[in-house]
Amino acid sequence: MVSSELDLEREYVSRLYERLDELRMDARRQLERVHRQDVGGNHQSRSERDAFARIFEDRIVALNEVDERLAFGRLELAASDVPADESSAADPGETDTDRDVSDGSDSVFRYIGRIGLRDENLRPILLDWRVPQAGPFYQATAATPMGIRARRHLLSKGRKIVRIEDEVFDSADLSTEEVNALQGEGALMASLSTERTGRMHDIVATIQAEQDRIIRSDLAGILVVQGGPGTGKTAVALHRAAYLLYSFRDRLKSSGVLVVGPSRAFLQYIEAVLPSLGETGVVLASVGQLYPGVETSIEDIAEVAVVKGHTEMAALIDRAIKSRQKVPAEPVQLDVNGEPLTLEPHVIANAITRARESRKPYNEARVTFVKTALAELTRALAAQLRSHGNTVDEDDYGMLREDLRSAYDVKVALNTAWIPLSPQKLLQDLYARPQWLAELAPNWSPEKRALLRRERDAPFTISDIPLLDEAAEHLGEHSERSAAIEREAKQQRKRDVENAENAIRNMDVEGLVRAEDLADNFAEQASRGTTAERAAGDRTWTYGHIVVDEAQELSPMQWRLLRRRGPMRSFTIVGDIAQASAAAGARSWQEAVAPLVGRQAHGEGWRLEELTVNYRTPAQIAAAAQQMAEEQRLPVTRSTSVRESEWPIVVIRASDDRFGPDPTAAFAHALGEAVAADRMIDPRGTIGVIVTPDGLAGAYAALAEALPGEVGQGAAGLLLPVTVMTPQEAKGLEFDSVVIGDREAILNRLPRGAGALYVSMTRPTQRLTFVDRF
Ligand SMILES: Nc1ncnc2c1ncn2[C@@H]1O[C@H](COP(=O)(O)OP(=O)(O)OP(=O)(O)O)[C@@H](O)[C@H]1O
Repeated sequence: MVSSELDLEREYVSRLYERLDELRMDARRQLERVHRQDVGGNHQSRSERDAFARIFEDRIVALNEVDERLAFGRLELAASDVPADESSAADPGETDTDRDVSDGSDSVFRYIGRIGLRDENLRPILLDWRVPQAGPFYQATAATPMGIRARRHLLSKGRKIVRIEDEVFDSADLSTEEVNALQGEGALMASLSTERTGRMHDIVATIQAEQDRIIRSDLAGILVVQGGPGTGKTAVALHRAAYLLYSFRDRLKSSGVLVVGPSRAFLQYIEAVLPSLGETGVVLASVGQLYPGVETSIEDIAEVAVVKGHTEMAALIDRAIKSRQKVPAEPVQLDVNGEPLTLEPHVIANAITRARESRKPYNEARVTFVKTALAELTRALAAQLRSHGNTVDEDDYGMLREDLRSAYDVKVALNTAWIPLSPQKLLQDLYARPQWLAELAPNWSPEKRALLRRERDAPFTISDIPLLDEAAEHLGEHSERSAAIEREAKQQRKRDVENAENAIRNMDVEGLVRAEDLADNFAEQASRGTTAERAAGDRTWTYGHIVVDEAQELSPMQWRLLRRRGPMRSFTIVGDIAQASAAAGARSWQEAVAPLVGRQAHGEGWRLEELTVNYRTPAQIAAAAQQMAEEQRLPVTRSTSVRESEWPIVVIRASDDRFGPDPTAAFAHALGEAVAADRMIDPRGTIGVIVTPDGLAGAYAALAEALPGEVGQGAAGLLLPVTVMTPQEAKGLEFDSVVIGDREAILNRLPRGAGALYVSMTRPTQRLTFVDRF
């Protein structure tokens, strides 16, 4: 029975692949046809042709991406439960009254896959996992079957279905275990026990009900997802981005989606997930990349990060900028092309007041200041010339103003009164001039002020990024999207869509290509870049949705930056307050989201969801991490591990005689032994070696010597078998096995050390080894 069912599924799925191949061939044929077109020398026709070519190239890439596990599920429904007029369309928005696949009995079947497919008669043969009809595949439980008779998971290797797994929801008497059972347990366990590769994979075939509810939650508003380590927060956040892009394509295509992660290593770890779900237009950025033009991965020491992360920095920057507008204490003597002229302080004072009244950002208001001051000086110069017996009438004023504008003394005087500023210069001055900082922050202690002290040429750090952004907001000189630019962009878009509609008619490909997609390609052809490229390069870009991972690490100043990038307040914020290790990070979600929602309590300005099942860490390791956290009074969220591990936690002491008398060499030997022992157990698995920042270089040198070519450090090492990193860098990552070097130092010498150790202990999917110094 089972094997014939398996054969039937293989047959069905091979038909799906045939269809996929046909669509690929079609796209290739269309691409060739576009390339063959003789468009002559006309620039517009050439760019239209290239835009069409791009659409078909993208389609081919997208169809190639979904080859692995094209179809992974099947729902069985009673035919009588499927309304005759219900759409089972493979794409949202299309209304197709075709019925689902039927086997001649009173059941109908819906196949679920990574994309939607229709046969040549446009009947749906595979549903995209994101359409509403696919929802029960993830959400139906024995207790709430949602009209489903049975659910089948199709497990595959390459294109071949190797196993099927059925859950039947018809039976009336269910035990509590059955009611609470994990959805598609066999498929889930198979997925969880595969070796890790240094890259995160999609979980589309095995999303669990509590995760699915979050993925499909409304686009609008601020959704916070709290969950312990390994509960799938990152996976859920990325699948939610894919779901939103699919379900709200029109709204999000042109504004874009931003995904913010803690580090470059983390982005490298997750970067393949969205393309494998067919979504490429998302901007991925680490917190050090959020200010275009400055990219950094340098961390400040904890005390400095705390000061820079506090919102009082916003007020300080405001004061700093205002203080750069200075009325001279006394009259200034100017030389205007040989004519002496006195600049009275009140001229500058009036011009500053006028300019401030414009309420424009600093550099734009400066234009008003210069104009007003020059007008006043022109009148003064004219009066002086007249008093010397010269005839000066109104017609000469323009020339006098130009003389004044170009006079060196006038430039110096106006610049001294209101200097043009870039955000970078402002911050460098603030850090390099203690005297100025003391004037601006007289209430700060000298020790606190000293924390900001920096040489002018010191590189910017991650905590400087939101400060640069804050300064740019006040200064307003960087590619401000003025209303005129905004209007022009909208009109250009309208023209592009109209051109695209014409081009589609001319090419005779109506129904095959969407005008909006083609219009996007026109924009790219005109070097305006893809939405993602334009968004990433524009500080004033506002995104349609923002996903923030490891959000507990963000400082209030970083939240202020994100608030400016997402004025629509459509956010998915995922994290675990207990894992906070950044010194300036939050201690509660209420505190974290305050810069976005003010004092609104949850339920009003934002909604909170929790994830409770740990898919990564085996039960024994999770329990040890939990116990450590509780002893250290960390407010951890309890979660249930889905797996046990067959490996006990190992402790190696570097003080053992066998490692020799020198403590440094002994520690290096002990680390080497831990890694070697693990590789004996599983030579193909990944190992993360986690040590304090101080211990990083030593640990790397020792291991790289022992295992040449196999050991990497931080982000660069993720695709190698062994990676040495700090707890901060290990955030969000996972390894088959983890070796923690010197847990005492992590706990006691790092700021928020308990959080750092908790993060480190919850990275393994299989094994954990401690290498202690004593
Ligand atoms: N439904 C699922 N099916 C298969 N694998 C899953 C599922 N949910 C989570 N996982 C896997 O569990 C692991 C942990 O997921 P993820 O990294 O998203 O957790 P997290 O909550 O972000 O963890 P942390 O807070 O520790 O960084 C990943 O390997 C992920 O692929």
